[in-house]
Amino acid sequence: MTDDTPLSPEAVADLGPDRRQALFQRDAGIETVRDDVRDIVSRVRTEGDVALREFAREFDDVEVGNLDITDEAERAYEERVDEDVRDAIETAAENVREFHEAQVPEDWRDTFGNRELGRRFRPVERVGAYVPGGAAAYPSSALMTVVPAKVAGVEQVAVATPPADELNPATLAALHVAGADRIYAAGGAQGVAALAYGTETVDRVQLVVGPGNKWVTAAKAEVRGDVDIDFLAGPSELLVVADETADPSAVAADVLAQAEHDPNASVVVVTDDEAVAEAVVDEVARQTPERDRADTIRETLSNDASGVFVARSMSEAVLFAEEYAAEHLSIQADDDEALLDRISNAGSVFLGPYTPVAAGDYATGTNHVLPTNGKAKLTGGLSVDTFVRSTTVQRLDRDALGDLRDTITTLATAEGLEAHAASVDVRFEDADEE
Ligand SMILES: NC(=O)c1ccc[n+]([C@@H]2O[C@H](COP(=O)([O-])OP(=O)(O)OC[C@H]3O[C@@H](n4cnc5c(N)ncnc54)[C@H](O)[C@@H]3O)[C@@H](O)[C@H]2O)c1
Ligand SMILES: N[C@H](CO)Cc1c[nH]c[nH+]1
Ligand SMILES: [Zn+2]
Repeated sequence: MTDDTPLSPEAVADLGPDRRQALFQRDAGIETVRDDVRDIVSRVRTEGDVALREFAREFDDVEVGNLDITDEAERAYEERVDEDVRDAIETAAENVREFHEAQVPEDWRDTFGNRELGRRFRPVERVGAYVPGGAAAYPSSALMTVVPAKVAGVEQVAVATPPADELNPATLAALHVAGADRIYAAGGAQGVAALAYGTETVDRVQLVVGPGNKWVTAAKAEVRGDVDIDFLAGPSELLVVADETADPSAVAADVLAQAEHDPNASVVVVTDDEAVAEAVVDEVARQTPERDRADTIRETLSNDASGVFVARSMSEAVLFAEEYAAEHLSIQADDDEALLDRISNAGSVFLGPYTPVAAGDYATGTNHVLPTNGKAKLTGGLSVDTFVRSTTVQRLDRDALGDLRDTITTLATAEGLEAHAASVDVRFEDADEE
């Protein structure tokens, strides 16, 4: 949107090639902080807890007492949150648990001819979850990261979340409900680095997951290689694909909801109907001043990665969506299922006028930790799969190995790996000698 948006219909733009390219190459400011983040990560590696305390002072304006705040979660759940918040946390946790339990893979064995083959699944042992909490509090992300890990059977789930003089009670309560084993007051890039490399207080993990702002996301990119990560889940994104049946007021409300997360968020509407585009811009202008976080929303709407665009047809809108690969894709159109059939690249899809993105953010049970910056072309969001590894198993009897003998020894010989061939032949020496 242009500088004067979201206030004028002139904000509606064509999907020209330059604009399109800028949208496809969005990076949410992550590139601009890479050098700073490299320094932060390196200092945590060398200085441990001392660096965590210094960065808390510098970036969070907090003098951290205990870095390990695990004990505060149960107390927050029991004493610091109102009953309605506790109930909402429990309902959301239950829905997330139910959906993720349906994903738990079962070990299996089967016969393929006379070969017995199978797969077994075991959880990663030690996981670190980043739970954001800078510009807003994220109890929902506590549920979205820890619950699936626990459903997958992960034994140790450690959480890093920004320090504060008064830690957010809802986040702590959600961590208690989700079953986090350890909680550390360490935010941003330094929190990610602490999980990845360990400090005097923080135990190092094998896999770091979770969402966050540009510093958090750049840090995950930085530590990848030394520790596994889920994927880059940076500042929020929404793409709405709308036809003439879309309700501009609902579309605008969804746009503002994702825009309020972070000025580096991206919110895009593409429609083939100029009247809808103009009505969405009008609604954005009308609703923005009513929102508590209107300033952040305005910043997001003004960034190069946001806008309302008119496509020449719904086919063009679909092609755009496929290349854009949104974190959240909302389809507000008459034949939404047919449009969805033509799109593979999206983190999570919201269909129909009564499915706001906020429903998935909090409570449908799907996971809201989703790939951003076009990475939905490569991966889905957080799921039980993120936390389990598979092992294949095989058993052959003498007949089955006999059937494969020629294939194995011929390929082994072709590779020049004679000992491989011999390891098969040796098992038939008695028969060969007869
Ligand atoms: N993609 C997803 O799945 C997903 C899900 C939920 C939230 N999100 C995103 O998570 C983010 C949450 O952001 P947030 O800021 O509220 O919390 P956050 O926890 O991600 O970031 C806060 C931390 O940023 C660090 N920081 C702030 N200013 C800094 C600076 N100048 N230099 C270095 N570090 C600095 C501080 O250490 C602070 O603790 C938003 O961008 C939101 O859109 C994404
Ligand atoms: N929309 C965010 C993911 O981009 C998730 C979230 C948490 N709370 C509210 N929304
Ligand atoms: Zn959201």
